[in-house]
Amino acid sequence: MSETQNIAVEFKRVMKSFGTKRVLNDVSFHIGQGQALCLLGRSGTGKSVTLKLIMALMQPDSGEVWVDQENVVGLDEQGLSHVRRKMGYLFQDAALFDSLTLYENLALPLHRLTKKPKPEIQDVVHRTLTDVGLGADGAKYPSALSGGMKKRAGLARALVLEPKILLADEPSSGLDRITASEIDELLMRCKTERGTALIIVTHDVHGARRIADRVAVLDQGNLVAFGSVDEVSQSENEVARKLITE
Ligand SMILES: Nc1ncnc2c1ncn2[C@@H]1O[C@H](COP(=O)(O)OP(=O)(O)OP(=O)(O)O)[C@@H](O)[C@H]1O
Repeated sequence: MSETQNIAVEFKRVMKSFGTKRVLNDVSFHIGQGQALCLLGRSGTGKSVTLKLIMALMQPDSGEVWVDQENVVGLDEQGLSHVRRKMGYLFQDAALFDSLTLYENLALPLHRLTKKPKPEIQDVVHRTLTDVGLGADGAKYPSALSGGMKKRAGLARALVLEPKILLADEPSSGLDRITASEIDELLMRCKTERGTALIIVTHDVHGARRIADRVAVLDQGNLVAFGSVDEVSQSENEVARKLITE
């Protein structure tokens, strides 16, 4: 397989502004299937916008955004829903329905978006909950879960449709170091056991150093460093170097 066939997400010369404020300036990078990319940068440097462009929740002003061999820029609704099915999204707040149990929260997208029969859905939900350590908690409502359990539940929700690409916005924010490490472990298992590509926005440098195959550092709209943790640690760019070695 050529390198191109293995690319999970690629930005080609992406520009994005809001009014007169340029948020992404000629940004290009790519990440392969089964690899983890951590997006680092100070607040307001375009990390969440990058995730939204990958999900095609917004469009760039120019440039291309490739997801699993498809340029999502300018796709029609049918094309977009096809390409979005390849992606799971771990929201900061887990995005669970409070009125549904954990089990029901996970079963819902399977009922809506697949033709799987009920017994298979039960199996998939149970397996996914077990994978994140919540196998015994399916009957609980989100309000009964701790912060760490909610994050794991959000991860299970993002994984239940078996996405090729998982996007995560600050998966360990608000968690203590030990619980944050547990989430990091789960993310790494997604990558190694499921071959999922991970794109993670994070301020947690400690976690990024463990998980990332590639690190991208955004600063004032520019991609100022891209490479392995070691490469970025030796970057000529001071902001990037400081961020990764802090
Ligand atoms: N829909 C929008 N309309 C106008 N401006 C926006 C919009 N979305 C983002 N921005 C602006 O784009 C810039 C980058 O925002 P983004 O949310 O990507 O930052 P971030 O790097 O994720 O920051 P943080 O680490 O604080 O979450 C900010 O100045 C923000 O105000």
